[in-house]
Amino acid sequence: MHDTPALAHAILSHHAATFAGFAPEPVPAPTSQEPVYLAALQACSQLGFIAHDAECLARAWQARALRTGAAQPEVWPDAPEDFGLQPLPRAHQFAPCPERLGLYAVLPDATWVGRMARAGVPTVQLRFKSDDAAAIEREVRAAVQAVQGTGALLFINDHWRVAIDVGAYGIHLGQEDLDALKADELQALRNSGLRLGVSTHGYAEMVRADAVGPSYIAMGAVFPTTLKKMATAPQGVGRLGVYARLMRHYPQVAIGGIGAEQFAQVLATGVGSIAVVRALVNAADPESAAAQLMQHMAPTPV
Ligand SMILES: Cc1ncc(COP(=O)(O)OP(=O)(O)O)c(N)n1
Ligand SMILES: Cc1nc(C(=O)O)sc1CCOP(=O)(O)O
Ligand SMILES: [Mg+2]
Repeated sequence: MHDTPALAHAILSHHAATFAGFAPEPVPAPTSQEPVYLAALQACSQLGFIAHDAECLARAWQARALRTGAAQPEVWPDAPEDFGLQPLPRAHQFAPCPERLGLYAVLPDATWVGRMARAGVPTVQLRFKSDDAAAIEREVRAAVQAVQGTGALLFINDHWRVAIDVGAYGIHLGQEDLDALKADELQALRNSGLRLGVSTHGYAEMVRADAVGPSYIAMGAVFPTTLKKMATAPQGVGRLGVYARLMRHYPQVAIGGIGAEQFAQVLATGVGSIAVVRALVNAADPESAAAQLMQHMAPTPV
C-alpha cells in the first residue's frame, strides 16, 4: 500500500534538479487509480511533462512497481519493458544504420548536400521543402548523385517514395508523416531496405516511434531553434539524458539549437550523433565549421 501524496512528494524532491526550468503542467485525467500511477502522474506533471508524456511516465512507474515490488521514487524509470517498448530482437525493425552517425548535417538542397558530403560530414540529410513533384524528384536525384564517392550516408526528409525510387541510403520522417502512412505503405518502406529515422519530442512520441522499429531515433528540440516553429518546448539536456537512457538500444540523434558550444553537454548524454542546420548553413565558412564540429564529435584522447 502506498501513500500517494508522500510518494508524489518523494518523486519531486529526488528529480526536481534534473528537470529544472519547466513550468508545471496541468495534471491530466487519470486513467488508473493505482497509487503509484497517481503519484507519478502528479509528480511528472509538476515537473513540467505534458499530458501524454506524464501518462507514459506514470504507466511506466506503475509497471516497474508491479515488476519489482517497489515504488522507488528515487530512481527515474528507464527500463524499455516498463514503457511497453518492443522486446529485443524486435518483431518490427527497419534495416540497421551505424550506432554512431556522428555529425549529421540537415541541408536545404542538393548543392548543400554535395558540399557537406565533400567536406567529410559522415551523415547528411536532404530537407527540401516543396510541393512541386518534379522539383522534388530532381532534387532527390541530385542529392543521391552528389554523395557518390564521398562515403556520406544520405537520408531524405519527407519524400520517401522518391527516396526509394532513386536509391537513397535512408529516409527521415516526422510523427505526422508516420501517422499518415497506411499499413501497406509502411510495409513497402520496410521492404525497400532503406533505413528509417524518426523524429521524437518526448516519451509518447518515443513509444510511438518504437512501434515501427526505426533505424535511429531523433530527439529534439534540445535547445530553442529559430529554424522552424516547434509544437513542443525545448527539451534540454536533463530530459535528453533520460530519453537517451530509455532508447539505449537504438542509434540516437540529438537535434535542435545545437552549436559548437553545446556539443560537449549533448554528447555527455550518450547520443551518438548531433544534427545541425544553422551551425553549418549560416556559418561564414561552412567547410571549416564542419571540420570544427567533427572535431568536437571525436572522442577526446586520454
Ligand atoms: C535528424 C532529424 N531530426 C528531426 C528532424 C525533423 O523532422 P520532421 O519532424 O520530419 O520535421 P521537418 O524537418 O520535416 O520540418 C529532421 N529533419 N532531422
Ligand atoms: C528541423 C528540426 N527538427 C527539429 C526537431 O526537434 O524535430 S529541430 C529542427 C531544427 C534544427 O535546426 P537548428 O540546428 O538550426 O536549430
Ligand atoms: Mg519531415
